[in-house]
Formats: sequence, structure tokens, C-alpha cells
Amino acid sequence: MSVLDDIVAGVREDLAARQAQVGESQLLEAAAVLPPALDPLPAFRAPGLSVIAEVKRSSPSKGHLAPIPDPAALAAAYAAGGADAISVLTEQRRFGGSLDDLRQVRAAVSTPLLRKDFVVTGYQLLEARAAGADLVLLIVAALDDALLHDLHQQAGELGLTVLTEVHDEAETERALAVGARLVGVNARNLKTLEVHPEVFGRLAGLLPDDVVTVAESGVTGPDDAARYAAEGAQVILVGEALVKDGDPRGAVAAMRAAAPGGER
Ligand SMILES: O=P(O)(O)OC[C@@H](O)[C@@H](O)c1c[nH]c2ccccc12
Repeated sequence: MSVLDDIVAGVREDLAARQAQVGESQLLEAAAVLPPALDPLPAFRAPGLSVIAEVKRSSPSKGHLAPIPDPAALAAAYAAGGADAISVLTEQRRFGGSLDDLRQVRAAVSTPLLRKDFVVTGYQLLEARAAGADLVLLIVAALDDALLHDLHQQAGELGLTVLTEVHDEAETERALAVGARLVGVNARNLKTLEVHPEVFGRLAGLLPDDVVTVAESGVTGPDDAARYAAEGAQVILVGEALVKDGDPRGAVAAMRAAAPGGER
């Protein structure tokens, strides 16, 4: 079993427990009283490099990263540093996150929020919207074509923007086939957890100009940010380097400013 299969198996168990507690109708009611989801794409398309800053306590590859006792405070620092979106890991077993983290962050910032998890059913999309998320991640490697299509469509119906994640050429084709508008190239292979920074440049060339491109994983500082931007990234998604930095606000600002035209 690959690491990804193993994570998804745990996600399905935890999901079943939540489904037994909270019905879909309850989630729909909660979502109905919220303001509509925010659209992050105009800011991502604007000149300069955008940063999606991630709230991430641990990871399967690196183990414990940072305790993050107050996710809302961290998110507020990211927003102050100029993050154009904030990603909150909600997977519990390997990443130490929760939907409660997402709700706390939502209460603290007006920046678009990404629910970062391993989405395999429409129920998780409803949970995301009900907790105040504006974006969701769909990992192509974890989904078959039919499910990828259905979840992509369902997310759109909820007003959620989908970040569609790919790691190779075949996944990129599958993402484009369902009409993905925001494509994240993960330098980390979720089946082996190895990071291959050259994957971004290889796949970016396959993406049409109107698709917004996100470089994910392995950004350690402004130099990596500048390299991805030079290879065509409009957005970088950064976790570890930011949660470990004593000055997350300054670290986001420095990454944004690293790319030519980064001052906006
Ligand atoms: O901490 P890093 O190396 O900056 O990576 C962030 C982000 O790319 C990573 O958390 C990630 C990308 N895709 C994912 C899918 C699931 C869980 C996590 C991820």
C-alpha cells in the first residue's frame, strides 16, 4: 500500500465517524447562512507572486513540525504578511489538523481559505463550506476519473474554488479534462513522499495560459520562490518553512517580494 492509500484509508475511517454525528442536512443549513465563498483567482492572476500560506503541524514525511497552539494567530500573521490565501490542513492522523482549526482561522481572517485534506466524497466538500472554506484541494492521484469529475462539479456548485493537484503528465491531462482552472503541481510524490522540484517546470509547460499555476511543496525560502516564479508559477503553496519561522509575517512578505514584479 502506498503512503497515499494508507492516509486515505485513515481519512475514510475518521470521515465515517463524523458522518454518524452530523448529517448532510445540518451541513447544508450551516452553509446556507454563510456569506458566499470568496474567489481567490483575481488575486492569484494579478502581477507578482502570490503565496498560499499553510497551517500545518506535522506531516508524514517530516513528522512534527510546530505545535501551533493558536492557528488563528498564525493565520493572522500570514494575512498581515500578504498571503493571498491560507491553507489549513484538516487531516488529523498524519498532519495533526482538524475542521476546528479551519473554523478558528475563518473567524480570524477575511483571506480566502483552503481546506487541505484528502477529499474522497461530497460530504467533505459540504463540511468544508460549512466551516467557512473558500477553496478545496482535489488530489488527482487519490481519485478515479468519475469521482474527480463529480467532486469538481459539486465543489463548483457550492461556490468553492478547486485546487486540482497533479504530480505527473497523465494526472495533468486528467485535471485539464475535468476543466480545472487552478492547478497545483506538487513537487512531492504522495506515493513515496520524495520531493522532485524539477516536476513543476516540466508540467507547467503543459498548462494553458488561462489556467492559474501553483507550485506546491519544498519551498524553503525566497530563492525557491523566485525559481518557481521564473518557471511560470503564479502562486506558491508553502507550509513547513513558514510554520517553523519565528516571523511568519516577515517570511510570507519576503517570499512574495522574491519574484520580479512581486511588489504590489
Ligand atoms: O510543507 P511544504 O513542503 O511547504 O509543503 C506544503 C504543501 O505543498 C504540502 O503540505 C502539500 C501539498 N499537497 C498536499 C496534499 C496533502 C497534504 C499536504 C500537501
